[in-house]
Amino acid sequence: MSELGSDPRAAARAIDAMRRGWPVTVAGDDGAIRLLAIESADRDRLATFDPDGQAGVLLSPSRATTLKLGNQRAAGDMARPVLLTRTPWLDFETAVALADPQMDLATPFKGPFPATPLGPVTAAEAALELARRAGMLPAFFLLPATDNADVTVADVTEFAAPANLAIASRARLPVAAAETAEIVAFRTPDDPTDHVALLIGTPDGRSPLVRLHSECLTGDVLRSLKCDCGPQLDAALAAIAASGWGVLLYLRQEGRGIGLINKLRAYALQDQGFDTVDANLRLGFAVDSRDFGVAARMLALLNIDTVRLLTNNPAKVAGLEAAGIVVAERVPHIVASNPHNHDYLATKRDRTGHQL
Ligand SMILES: Nc1nc2c(ncn2[C@@H]2O[C@H](COP(=O)(O)OP(=O)(O)OP(=O)(O)O)[C@@H](O)[C@H]2O)c(=O)[nH]1
Ligand SMILES: [Zn+2]
Repeated sequence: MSELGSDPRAAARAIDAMRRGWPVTVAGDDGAIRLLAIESADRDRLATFDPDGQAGVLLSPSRATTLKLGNQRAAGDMARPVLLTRTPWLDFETAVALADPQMDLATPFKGPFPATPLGPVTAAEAALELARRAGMLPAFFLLPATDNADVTVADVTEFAAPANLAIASRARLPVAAAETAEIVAFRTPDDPTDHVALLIGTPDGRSPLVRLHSECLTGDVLRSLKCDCGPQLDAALAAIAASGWGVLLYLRQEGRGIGLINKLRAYALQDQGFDTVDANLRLGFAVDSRDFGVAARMLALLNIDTVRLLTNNPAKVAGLEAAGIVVAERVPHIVASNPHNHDYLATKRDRTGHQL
């Protein structure tokens, strides 16, 4: 632990361990738990982790609700993770089916799966946050901890904290929309995810036109028609160039913060008929896991305190303002739809508050 009381590098190590299928011990003020991520486990790893067959299964709040297991929590606890008791029929394959919604419609519901009180709630929540950061399904085998913690709740909270973000490099980058653009890259010591800003035009005393663009590999690079990210990226660069002065922040928040693999899992659920909101919830995530504090910090490092924001999403305006940036104006950012993203855009309008 550092003198600040937290060590974000411990969170980075825990994320790495989870992806490799190694157990992790998480400690909070309310106790400690030992966890094995279901996604990266197999029968042998489970047997080593839990030789006596005692480990419960930890599910996120939204996954538990999807599986109709939320009613086992006390009233008012709907936002809490759920710990299922290990039963003889809760074997490795069943745990995988509890964790992964892909087969929900194909496999009949087994059970019963009685829940048991979850003592270290903050430690469990930190573990679920680490799974999201690892780009994995938020579900674990869980045992009481008997060893020292690998990571604490404070370590997880501090991981990739915007306050630790700094400019790492900058260079001229002529792009199709603006031949005199400049690129600025940012990073924190603990998180390998680098964010970038593209500065276009010359500061002229007016508030810059700013776009917060969340990474979408399928839309930005492969030009997927399932979303509006590709056309929005092009339109933002063109609008900023036309305005004379502005910044595009390219935020590495793929899939609204759940990562590429989980977003593609959500797409597979959308192939089964679920919309973008329900797909995220079935996977066990929030509808939107993004934190726009990182964007506010990037703007502050660029000496920008007031912006005109290109967006249809009021949550982006609120997120920036909560982090100390003045949004002088929201500039709508509507692009043409196509038959493949028509329903997606309707869901954004009807369920996530986008002003479309
Ligand atoms: N989880 C998930 N993420 C998606 C899906 N479709 C697009 N995304 C991601 O959503 C992000 C873009 O966010 P949107 O909700 O489309 O738009 P927004 O940024 O909130 O709002 P605007 O500023 O108005 O464009 C990108 O990170 C995409 O990768 C999906 O079906 N599921
Ligand atoms: Zn997209």
